[in-house]
Amino acid sequence: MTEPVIQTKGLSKVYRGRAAVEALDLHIAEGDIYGFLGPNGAGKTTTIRMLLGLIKPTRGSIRILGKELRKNKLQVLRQVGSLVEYPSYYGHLSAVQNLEAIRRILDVPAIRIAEVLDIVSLTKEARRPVRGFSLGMKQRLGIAAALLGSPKLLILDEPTNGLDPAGIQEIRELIKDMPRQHGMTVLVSSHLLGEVEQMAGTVGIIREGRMVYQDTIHNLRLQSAQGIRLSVSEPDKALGIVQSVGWECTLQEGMLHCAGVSDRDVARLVRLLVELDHDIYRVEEQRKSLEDIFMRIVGKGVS
Ligand SMILES: Nc1ncnc2c1ncn2[C@@H]1O[C@H](COP(=O)(O)OP(=O)(O)OP(=O)(O)O)[C@@H](O)[C@H]1O
Repeated sequence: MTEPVIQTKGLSKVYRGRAAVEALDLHIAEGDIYGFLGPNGAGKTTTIRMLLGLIKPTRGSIRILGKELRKNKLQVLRQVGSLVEYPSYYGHLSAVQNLEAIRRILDVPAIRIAEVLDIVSLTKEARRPVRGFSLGMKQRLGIAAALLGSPKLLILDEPTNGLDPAGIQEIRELIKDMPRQHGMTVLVSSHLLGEVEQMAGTVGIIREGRMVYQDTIHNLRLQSAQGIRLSVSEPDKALGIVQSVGWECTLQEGMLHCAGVSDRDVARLVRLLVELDHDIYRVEEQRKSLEDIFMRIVGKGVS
C-alpha cells in the first residue's frame, strides 16, 4: 500500500489553555477527495493552517507526501497548492496579471497561466480587471493560483463559502476532476456535508477539535438505511401481531415502523400480515438523510 498523502498523528493545537484541535489522526489516501467537515469553530481552519506550515502544532506529527513536514517544509509545500479564506488580489489588475505575479514567485513556465485559466474556465475573462469578478469567479481564480505550481496535493478551505448554488456547483465540478484529470489528491473543508458528498471519496468529521468520524462516504451512506414503514388496514392489530413474533415495530402516525429489517424480513413480515387477512397499502423504505446522520455525528439535532 502506498503511503498516505497526508498523515497526522496526535495533531493538537492549544490556544491559551484551550484545545482548538485535539489528537487528530488524519489519513488521506493518494488520489482521494477528502471532505473535511465540521461545524463552525470545530477546528478545520486551524488544522489546515498547521498542514500548510502557517502555524506550529502544539503536539503531534504531520507527514505530507511521505515526508515529515517540520523537517522538509519547503520541499513539501512546493508540492502543495492551497486556497485558505478569501484570496486577495490586485483589483485593478486582470486575472492573467494577478497570476503572473504568483507565477514569478513560483518560477513556473509562462504557459502554465493559460493552462490553469482553462482548468477553472476563466480563459474568456482572463483580461478583465479582477475587481469586476463575482465571488465565484474570484474563488475559481484562487484555485487557478493554487494550481499554478502543478501541486500533487490541493488543500481548499471552505472554497464554496458564500457562493450561490450555481457557484457551488461550478467549484464542485472543478474539484471532482482533479484526481482523474490532474493526478491530484484533494482536501476540501466545509461545514456542510451536502457540499462535499457528491465529490468526496472519504470524509473526516471533526467536532470541538476531535475527529468523530473518518471513513468512506460509502460507509457513511450505509448508516442511512433505517427500516421500513407500512400502511396497513388495521394498524393496532397489525402492531400486536408483529410484536408478538419479536419484531421491533412501533406505531407512528397510523403507520407501522419497523427498524433494522433485512429484505427477507420485509417479505416475511408482509406475508405474515397478508396471511392473517390484513390489507397492506404501502411499504416504504425509510432512510435518514446524510445530513441527519452528519448532524447526529456532530452532536446537534440528535434523532
Ligand atoms: N489565533 C487564535 N487564537 C485563539 N483561538 C483561536 C485562534 N484561532 C482559532 N481559535 C479558536 O479555535 C477554534 C477552532 O477554530 P477554527 O477556525 O479552526 O474552526 P473552523 O472549523 O475552521 O471554523 P469555521 O468554519 O468557523 O472557520 C475556535 O474556537 C476558535 O475560536
